[in-house]
Formats: sequence, C-alpha cells, structure tokens
Amino acid sequence: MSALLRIEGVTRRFGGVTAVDDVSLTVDRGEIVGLIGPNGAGKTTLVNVVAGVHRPQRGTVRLDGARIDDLRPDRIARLGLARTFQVVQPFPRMTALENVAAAALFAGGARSLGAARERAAEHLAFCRLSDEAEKPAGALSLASRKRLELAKSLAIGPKILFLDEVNAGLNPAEIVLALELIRAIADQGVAIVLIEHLMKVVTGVCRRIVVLKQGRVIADASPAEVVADPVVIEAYLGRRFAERLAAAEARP
Ligand SMILES: Nc1ncnc2c1ncn2[C@@H]1O[C@H](COP(=O)(O)OP(=O)(O)OP(=O)(O)O)[C@@H](O)[C@H]1O
Repeated sequence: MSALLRIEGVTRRFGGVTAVDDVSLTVDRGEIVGLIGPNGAGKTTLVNVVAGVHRPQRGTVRLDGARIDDLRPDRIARLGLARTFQVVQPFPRMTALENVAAAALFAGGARSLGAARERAAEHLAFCRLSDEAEKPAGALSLASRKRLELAKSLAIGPKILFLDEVNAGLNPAEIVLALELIRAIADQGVAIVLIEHLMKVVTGVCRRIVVLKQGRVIADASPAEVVADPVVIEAYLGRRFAERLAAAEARP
C-alpha cells in the first residue's frame, strides 16, 4: 500500500539558514510517528512546509498520492491535513462547542450550522469535553484547551494530524488521558505525527521515531533502536539519558 504522506528531498531555507535540509520521510495510515530533535532542528519548519505555510525550495510533498507542496494551507486542510499548535489558540469568547463547530463549518465540510454543532458535540464528547461545551474557550484549563485543539482538528475530518507539543505543561494524569485520545484517534485510521520533547511519551506511543538535527534526518527507526542509537544520544538525548535507560533496563 502506498504511503499516506510522502515527503521527498524537501529543503527549506530562510536566508542563509537551511532549516530543513533534503528531508525524506513517509507516514502510513493510522501510524503514530514521533518527530523529535533539539531546538532549532527544523521540526516546526517541516510541519509548516507540509501544511502549506512555507513553500519548499526543493522536493515534493504528496498526500494520498497527490502533490500538495504548491497548494495553499486551507486547500491542504480540506484535503485532510490537520495540525495543532504549540501555543493553543481558540477563539476565547466563543464557547468550546462554537470553536469546534466553526472548524467543522469552514474546513470540515459541514453543510449547515446545525450539522456543524451536532458534529462538534460528538467531537467534544470524544475528547471528554462534553461538560465544558458551553463554557467560553478562554475559561478552560490548559489541559482542556489542548483537548479542545484536538476536537477542532478532528472536526476537519483529517487523514493525518500533526500534534505540536500537545503534552507540554500537562500533569501525568492529563498526559495519560491525552495519550489515550491519541491512540483512539489513530485506531480510527488517522495518521499522527507527534512533535514532542517528553521521551517517555514518544517511546510509549509511537511505533516509529524520526529524529531531526540541523534540518536533516539523523534517524528513522523504532523507539528501541532510536534510544540506543549513538548518533541520536550524542545529538539529542544526551549521555545521562542513555545511562539512566541502561540502568533501568539492567534492573531486575
Ligand atoms: N520564518 C523564519 N525566518 C527565518 N528563520 C527561521 C524561520 N523559521 C525558522 N527559522 C530558523 O530555522 C531553523 C529551524 O527552526 P524550527 O523552528 O523549524 O526548529 P524546531 O525544531 O521546530 O525548534 P523548536 O523545538 O525550538 O520549536 C532555526 O534556525 C530557526 O531560527
């Protein structure tokens, strides 16, 4: 089966900085892939290229076999690519339900406000936000706002979802809930690319991890292979992480 997302030889420069350097990678349907790397490695730029915010100077991006690297972001969203942002940005005065309904109406193909609200209520329930549906989005806790971002993303009916630091600032119980939702979304066949700094989260939920450093892919392998890769340890994880991991594995 062909890959859902196929990035081939993508390069994006800003002036003299090569933020993304000849990157190729694929993501299959329903797959959860981690995208990690040090600050400035090019993760956000790569997502921006795929989402149509930046044009690549070289390379191609295909979604479901069709070229998308020359399309505008709204068109790419309608083709099934959704993303959440590091800093959550709901319309603060609109209720949680109205925020999700707006996404369903403008990018999700809902034909009427009634249909959009109905769909929004389902997505809120899925994201365990039914009790908060009528609250202004700005009044929600950080964890609820992050789940609201997930509900908004689902409202566009995505084939692939890029999640940027969805777990940042959450407590362990909130992270457990967020990961349950991520797995449940993937189980419905939606591919997920998880940009994440918490290694426990990435290794726990992803089948495959892609590591970027200075714009280049330095590893693309299973979690077990990535955390044991000397190049990744040197570039990102650090020796202390590797030592802690080895000690944990040596424990009976
Ligand atoms: N619009 C821009 N104009 C100029 N330089 C940029 C722009 N966007 C990104 N860069 C540069 O590209 C490089 C990659 O940045 P990017 O934000 O993609 O990295 P990142 O891996 O997402 O980092 P972080 O983990 O800190 O979010 C950096 O050197 C950054 O300064």
